[in-house]
Amino acid sequence: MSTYHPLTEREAIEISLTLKELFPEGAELTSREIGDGNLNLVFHISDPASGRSIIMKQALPYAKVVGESWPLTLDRARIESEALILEGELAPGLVPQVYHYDAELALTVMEDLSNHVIMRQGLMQNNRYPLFAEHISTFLAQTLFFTSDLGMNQQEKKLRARNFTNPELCKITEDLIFDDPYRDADTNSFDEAIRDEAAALWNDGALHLEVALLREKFLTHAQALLHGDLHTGSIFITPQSTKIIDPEFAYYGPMGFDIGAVIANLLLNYTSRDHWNSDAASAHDYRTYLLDSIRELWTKFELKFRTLWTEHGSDRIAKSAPGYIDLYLQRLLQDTIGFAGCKIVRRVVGLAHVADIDKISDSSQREHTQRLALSIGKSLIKLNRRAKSIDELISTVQTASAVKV
Ligand SMILES: Nc1ncnc2c1ncn2[C@@H]1O[C@H](COP(=O)(O)OP(=O)(O)O)[C@@H](O)[C@H]1O
Ligand SMILES: CSC[C@H]1O[C@H](OP(=O)(O)O)[C@H](O)[C@@H]1O
Repeated sequence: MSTYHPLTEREAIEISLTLKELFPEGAELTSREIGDGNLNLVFHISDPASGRSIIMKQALPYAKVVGESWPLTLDRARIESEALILEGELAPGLVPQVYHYDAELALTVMEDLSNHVIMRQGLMQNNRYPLFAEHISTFLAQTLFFTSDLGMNQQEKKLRARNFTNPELCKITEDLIFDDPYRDADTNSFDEAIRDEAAALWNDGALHLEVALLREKFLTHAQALLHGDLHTGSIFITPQSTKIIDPEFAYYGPMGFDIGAVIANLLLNYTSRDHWNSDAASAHDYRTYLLDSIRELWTKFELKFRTLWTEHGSDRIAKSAPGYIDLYLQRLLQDTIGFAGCKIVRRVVGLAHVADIDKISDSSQREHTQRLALSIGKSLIKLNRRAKSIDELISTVQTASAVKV
C-alpha cells in the first residue's frame, strides 16, 4: 500500500482505518471520490454510525484536467499540507485542520468541511456572506504579513522560502496566466464567438507591457508566502464561517497575487449576474453587494495590515521610515488590481475557466458576459500602475459595465 499509486475508494478506507484517532475501532466506513478540481483525487470517508468523516486528498502524478501527457510533481502534496498547517497557525479557524500527511502516497488527511459550500457555487445560488470580507481580510493580512520580511525573522524567511520552492506549479501560473492568453497558444480555450477578443489580446502591445511587468513580479518578488490559487473554488463558506483550502500552489511571491485572485473571482461572478439572478433589479442589487464586498475586503485588509505593521513589525527601518507604510500599501493595491485583471482574462480565454460563466447556457448571454469580463480584466491591467485607491477599481468596473451593457 505504501508505494505511490492512485488510491481506489476501498484503499482510502483501509488507510483511514489505520489512522487510529479518527474513527472508532471496527468502524464500517464508506468512501466516495468527490474531486471536482483540475488536479487531484479527493475522497470523502465517513462512518455513518458515529457521524464522523474526513477528507483524504491525493496528488496525481499529472494534471487531471489534461491527462498523463502533463506530468506534475507529487511534492505539491507536501507543500499543500505544510502550507495548511502554517496558515492554521497564523489564521486560526480559517483553514481545515490537517490530521495526517503521507509523503510516499502524496496524501493529506484533513477536516471534512462538507457542512460548508464552495463559495463559487454559493455565489451562483445567489447567497450572501456578510462575514466573508472580515474573514478573508484576516486570512490575507495574517498570512501575508507574518510570512514576509516585515513580520518575521529575515533569515528564517529565506529558509522558509526554500522549503516552499514550487517551480512546477509556478510554471503553470507563469504560462496559463502571464503568457498564453496573450498569444495564440495551444493551451488556450475560448468560444469561437469571441475570437475577435482573443485576437485583440494577442495584439495589444500596451497590455503586453503591463502583463510583462506583472509577470516579472510573479517571477521575482518573493514578498510573502502566498496561497497561490485563491479563487472562490478554493474557499468553503457559510454565512458564519470561511475556510480556505487547496494551497498546493503556495510559494514566495508578490502579496497582491493572492488579494487580486479573490477580487478577480468576485468580479467574474459579477459579470455573470444577469444569468444567475431572475430579474434585472436583483442582478443589479447582487452586483452592488459584490462591489461592496470588494471594497470592504480591501479596506479591512489595509486596516489590519497597518495594525500588524505598527504592533508587530520586525524591520526597524521599515517601521521608522516616514511614508514607507503608505507607499508599501499603495504599491500593494496597484499589484492587487493588476493581478486581478490577469486572473480575469485567463479564466475567459485560457485553459481553465470558471463555472460562473461557463454554465451560462444561453450562448449570446455567455458571449456578452465573456466580453464584459475581458473588458474589465483589460481595464484593470491597464489601470494598475496608476491606481491610488480601491474606489478606482470599483469605478473602472462600473465604467466597463456601463459601456458593455
Ligand atoms: N476539506 C474538505 N472538505 C470537504 N470537501 C473538500 C475538502 N477539500 C476538498 N473538498 C472537495 O473536493 C473538491 C476539490 O478539492 P480541491 O482541493 O479544490 O482539489 P484540486 O486541487 O484538485 O482543485 C472541492 O471542490 C470540494 O468539493
Ligand atoms: C493545469 S491546472 C489549471 C488550473 O487549475 C488549478 O486550479 P484548481 O487546483 O483549483 O482546480 C489552477 O488554478 C491552475 O491554474
